Amino acid sequence: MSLKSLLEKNGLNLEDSFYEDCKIFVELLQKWGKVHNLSGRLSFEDISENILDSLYPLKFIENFSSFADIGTGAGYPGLILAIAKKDIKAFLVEPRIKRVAFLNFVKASLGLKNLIIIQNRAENIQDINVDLITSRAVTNTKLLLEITENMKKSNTSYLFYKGSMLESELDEAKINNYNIISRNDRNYLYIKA
Ligand SMILES: C[S@@+](CC[C@H](N)C(=O)[O-])C[C@H]1O[C@@H](n2cnc3c(N)ncnc32)[C@H](O)[C@@H]1O
Repeated sequence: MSLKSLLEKNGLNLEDSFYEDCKIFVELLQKWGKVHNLSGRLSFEDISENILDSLYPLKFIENFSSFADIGTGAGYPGLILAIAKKDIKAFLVEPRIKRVAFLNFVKASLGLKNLIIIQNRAENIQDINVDLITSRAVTNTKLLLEITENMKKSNTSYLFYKGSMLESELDEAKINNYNIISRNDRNYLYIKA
């Protein structure tokens, strides 16, 4: 199935330019992914599923004008969100140099002006404040909230991409005012400001 059919089947309608950019992203990731150990899943189907996963919660969350993605790795979800939403300021926070080099290469190849890539660990960042903090497959909810403390402002929301073992994490993190959006084995945890 084409990426466009997959996304449309899941209720996501993106402009043609998004698919043109994704085509280049897929080519670059398939070219460099294995050499630099960027991502374990490099078939077109796997990358398409990761793109869908990155974008799916957009259907449910409130508008935002800036976000920081913690531990973007090879691009999920932050780079994909930045490609889909070029009017939004995106910060990608990733400590590993080869992953950062790849993200910078995609940024240059696509001319993404809305994107700032920061080679650092989240807990070391002092000088950015954003509307939304996202993260997928990095660490548990409690720790994510702790390491992003410096990035939050009074109205910062959070979108964490989680698996099925979410309940104990929620107890541990002592959060309230959240929604969980489920899709297959994925739980998208949205903590609203
Ligand atoms: C399992 S990978 C997930 C990558 C991507 N989010 C995904 O879902 O494919 C975890 C990533 O988090 C990064 N990471 C780990 N600890 C971090 C921290 N404290 N701050 C920012 N990034 C971190 C790692 O370098 C790694 O690239």
